[in-house]
Parts: sequence; structure tokens; C-alpha cells
Amino acid sequence: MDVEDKKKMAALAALDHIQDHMIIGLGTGTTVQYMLEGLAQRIQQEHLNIIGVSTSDRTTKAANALNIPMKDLDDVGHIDLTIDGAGEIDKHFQGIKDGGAAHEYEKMVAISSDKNFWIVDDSKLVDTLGHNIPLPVEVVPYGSTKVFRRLANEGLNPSFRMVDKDHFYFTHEHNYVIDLHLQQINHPHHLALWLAHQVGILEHGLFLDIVDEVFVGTDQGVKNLVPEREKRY
Ligand SMILES: O=C[C@H](O)[C@H](O)[C@H](O)COP(=O)(O)O
Repeated sequence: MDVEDKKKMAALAALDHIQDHMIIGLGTGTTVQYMLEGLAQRIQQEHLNIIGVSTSDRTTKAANALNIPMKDLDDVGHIDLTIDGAGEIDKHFQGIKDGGAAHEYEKMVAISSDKNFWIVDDSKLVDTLGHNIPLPVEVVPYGSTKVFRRLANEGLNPSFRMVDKDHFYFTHEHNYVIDLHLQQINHPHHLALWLAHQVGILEHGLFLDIVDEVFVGTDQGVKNLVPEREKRY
């Protein structure tokens, strides 16, 4: 089965859990796009009163185009459910969110949500994080070469994310992204703690102990995976 079919299948399965009057966190990415289209259709056909909270400019634009009613994170008391994609998910249900470098907003919405669902195709499931994708860290431009050197000295194999050879990639908050090419993150909690203590680093793409259910599109249909653990936040 085509990877796009798997993404769509996962996105639509997660949407089955949406009920009237919910406030929904809307993640970012190509899988989320299918979810937005399905959500817009349900809102229209079932006359649902749903409010969306966006995690990126890209999602805001797509949601507006689909006439999904939206509010800012600061204007909602809580979020019932956030549905987002993921770059990688390991066997302990820890994740890396990477692609659009929207992870700062995505994490803020995620930790404000009663529940978090991730929608992915089965290529996103890995034994150990860092296998297929780098871990992004968002850094303030001021002094960023010093932060870069600190990361390199720790053996974290950093590279600045670039749009092209002369232009840095900017996040929503106009910060740089440094990608850490780690191949294998054996102790994600240790790494997350170390990164959180580094001056100049604003956020990183490790999403630990956040997800409540994962919907995985596979050749055999959608697998619904639920971690057995307490949430830490
Ligand atoms: O910032 C981007 C996010 O972390 C995405 O949710 C993640 O990369 C998954 O994206 P996609 O569904 O396009 O693979």
C-alpha cells in the first residue's frame, strides 16, 4: 500500500474519537493535512461545534482554507485532544518531532491537552530514536555558534539547518534550528534534561511521555497502540 494511503487511513481513524463541542489541537505535517480535511468534512456534514488550536502557520492556513473554526492557544481554557504527526516513535512510545521545526508550538499545545494522539504510517516506528532522522533543537541566533560548539564537544554531531547554502532556516519565532545527527538515542530522558539546561537552546524535538494513543497506517489496516504508563506532566 502507498505511504500516503497509510497516512490518510491513520488520520481518519483518529478522527473517529472526535465528539461535538471538543477543542482540538491541530498538529503539523502531511499526515495532519489528511486529518484536517477529514475534520472539516465531519464539521460540515454533522454540524459539529469544534474549535481548532493550531501548532503552526502552515496548519493555520490549511485550517482557515477548510473553514475550521480556530482559536489561539491563549484564548482557550484547555484542549480536549491534540492530533499530530511524528517523525519517529520508538517502542517505548517516545517520539521525535522534526519536519517543519514547529516543535516549540507543537509541544506547547501538546502539554495543554487532556489527550494526545499521534497519526503515522508504519515507516515512523523504530526501535531506537534517531535512527532515520536528526533531532532538531531550536536556538537563539545570538551566540548560536557557541551553542553549536558545545553540542559538537558533547559528540552530538550538530549541523545548522539551512534553506540553501547561504540562508539559515528560521522557526516561527525567528530562531535557528540545529539538527543533531545521533543515529541512536539510547537515553532520551537524559538527553532531554541536558538540552533543557543549555543556555541558548529554547526547545528540542524530543516528545517524551506525551502520547496517549498512536494510530499507525499499515498494509493490514490501522493499528491502534496505547502505551501503558503514567503521564509525567
Ligand atoms: O514539525 C513537524 C512535525 O513534527 C510533524 O508532525 C512530523 O514531522 C510528521 O510530519 P509528516 O506527517 O509530514 O511526516
